[in-house]
Amino acid sequence: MAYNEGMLRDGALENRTIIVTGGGTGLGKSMAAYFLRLGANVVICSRKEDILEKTASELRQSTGGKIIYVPCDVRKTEQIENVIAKAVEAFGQVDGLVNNSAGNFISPTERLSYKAVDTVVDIVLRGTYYFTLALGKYWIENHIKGSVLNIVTTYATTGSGWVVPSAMAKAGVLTMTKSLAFEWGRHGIRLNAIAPGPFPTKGAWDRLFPEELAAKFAFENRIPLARTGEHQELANLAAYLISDFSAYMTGEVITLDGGEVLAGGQFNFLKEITDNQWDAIEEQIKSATRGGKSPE
Ligand SMILES: CCC/C=C/C(=O)SCCNC(=O)CCNC(=O)[C@H](O)C(C)(C)COP(=O)([O-])OP(=O)([O-])OC[C@H]1O[C@@H](n2cnc3c(N)ncnc32)[C@H](O)[C@@H]1OP(=O)([O-])[O-]
Ligand SMILES: NC(=O)C1=CN([C@@H]2O[C@H](COP(=O)(O)OP(=O)(O)OC[C@H]3O[C@@H](n4cnc5c(N)ncnc54)[C@H](OP(=O)(O)O)[C@@H]3O)[C@@H](O)[C@H]2O)C=CC1
Repeated sequence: MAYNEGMLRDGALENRTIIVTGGGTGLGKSMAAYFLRLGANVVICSRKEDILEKTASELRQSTGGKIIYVPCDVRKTEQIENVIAKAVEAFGQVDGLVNNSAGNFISPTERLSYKAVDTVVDIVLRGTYYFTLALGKYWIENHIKGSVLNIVTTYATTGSGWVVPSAMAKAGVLTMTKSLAFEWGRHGIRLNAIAPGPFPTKGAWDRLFPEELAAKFAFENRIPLARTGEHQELANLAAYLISDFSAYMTGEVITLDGGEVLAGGQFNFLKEITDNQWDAIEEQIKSATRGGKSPE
């Protein structure tokens, strides 16, 4: 199946060093794996050292690529600076950043404590602008044309109830992407984003689609293309956006969601109409409009 295959040519990311936050699990791990297969040096970071260590050794073995891990809470600037220093020490310089770390869970907003809101917003928004700012300063000072990829969500644009802290924070990340793309364009620094639809990961499924609700979500009914995403599909797009193949693209957000976000279309309720009902409806419309008369 083509959507399980790598898209870029071998060696497409050779001599590039890319930091992937939250690269120990889920989509971050899948992107890290593909970047390694394309020849990049990869640095993964997040809070849990045991998970990072396990992922790094698994990916080193499965891809033969060069990967290091550095524990880091993206809410702590000194830990971010340490990741960058370790990456430079290991690989000479840093060329790309994927802001992929996130915190999220579903909840009625009125049930959230102030701290619960802060926790999600701080990981997603503060973590992303801290990391981007630290690398931006380093890139500008060292005349490196860096590339940033921010993993947002479709509801960063539409908004969504029950994940309000995440929606607010991802919307901020999206605005930062566009704003800095313009401001740092003159330094050759690019920023783009991906808005994924549902891609099965343990992190997202445990917190957003718990068993009790899972049956109600029925992705095949909600998503026009009737399936969830394959990790390789997202990794393909991520590799393109972080690479020089997308050198003329900046400030862009690409939705990769099987059409899920289009559900708000005004006439999409017509999905429920059967062929027989359409026969009757067509007849009614034709008889009401026959002769091309305008409505009175
Ligand atoms: C497919 C769609 C799009 C997907 C998008 C994604 O992002 S998927 C990515 C998904 N992946 C991830 O999210 C991965 C990382 N996520 C995590 O590590 C945790 O889920 C975290 C975000 C809670 C942060 O953990 P932490 O150890 O830093 O924090 P902590 O445990 O100390 O809690 C802080 C505060 O939050 C409160 N609180 C917590 N849960 C609930 C709840 N269910 N209900 C209500 N409140 C809750 C808790 O009570 C506390 O407040 P209090 O009582 O002190 O006032
Ligand atoms: N899966 C999906 O369907 C969708 C996912 N997304 C986005 O994709 C990205 C990856 O999510 P996914 O792979 O599903 O979920 P995961 O839970 O697997 O990934 C989240 C990662 O963030 C890391 N993280 C959490 N808090 C911090 C912190 N304070 N500092 C550093 N790292 C942290 C976690 O590692 P650790 O706990 O070790 O810190 C973890 O590796 C997220 O940005 C998410 O919003 C968007 C839309 C849909």
